[in-house]
Amino acid sequence: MTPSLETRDLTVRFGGHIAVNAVSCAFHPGQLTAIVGPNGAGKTTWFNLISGQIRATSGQVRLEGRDISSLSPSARAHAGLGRAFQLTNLFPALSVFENIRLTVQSRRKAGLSLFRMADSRKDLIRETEEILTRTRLTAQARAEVRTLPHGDQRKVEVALLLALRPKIFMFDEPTAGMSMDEAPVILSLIADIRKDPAATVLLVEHKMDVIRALADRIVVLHNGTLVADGPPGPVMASDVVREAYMGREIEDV
Ligand SMILES: Nc1ncnc2c1ncn2[C@@H]1O[C@H](COP(=O)(O)OP(=O)(O)OP(=O)(O)O)[C@@H](O)[C@H]1O
Repeated sequence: MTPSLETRDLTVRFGGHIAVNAVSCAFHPGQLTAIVGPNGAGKTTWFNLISGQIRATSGQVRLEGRDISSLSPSARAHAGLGRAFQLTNLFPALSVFENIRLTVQSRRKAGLSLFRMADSRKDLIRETEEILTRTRLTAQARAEVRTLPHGDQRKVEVALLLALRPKIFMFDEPTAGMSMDEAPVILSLIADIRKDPAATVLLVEHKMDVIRALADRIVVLHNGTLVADGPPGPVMASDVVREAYMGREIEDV
């Protein structure tokens, strides 16, 4: 089966430093992969290479078998690559409702669906309201995004991601900086997305309880190199992972 997303020998060099070193990894729909590794391992840089924020020195990013390495971040997003942080403060002076509505509208416009003709303002509003309900943002619908507390802004990011209906969902520490009250909402949304057999989910995460609750698979990066890849139990118990963390627990890193 063609992977939904694949990196092949993906490498980036900053001066003399190789931040991501020939990383080859394939992802499939219906699977949530946690990407772990000590600070500076290259996790965010790998994400940046996949979403197009930075260009690779060599290697490829492939989406459903197609090499997308030369596409801009927005072209990659239109092709189905959804990354939560890209959407932060997209329209900070507009309300939560308007942000979601505009994102739904832009997705519908970009699509060449026959149903497009049937799209109406009513459909847009219905879908926007569904997303508000799903992300528990109904009470904040009329608030300007820039006035929201951090936790609610993170929820808006997930809401905009849902509005784009991507094939690939990329989350980089989605609960970072969130309170104990706020984090479960985001985690249950990700758990929801994971249930969709068509969704491929990548999650950079340090927190072990989150990884245990959500991950089907763990990929470990260390010094820019992929050092382990497999089901959570065996990967977490492996010597290579223990060595990478030098005896520290992942959640402590
Ligand atoms: N634009 C850049 N220029 C130079 N070096 C960079 C750049 N971006 C990242 N690096 C370096 O690449 C390495 C990997 O960084 P990266 O942020 O990807 O690690 P990480 O695994 O996401 O770490 P953390 O868990 O702390 O977020 C680090 O040594 C970092 O200093």
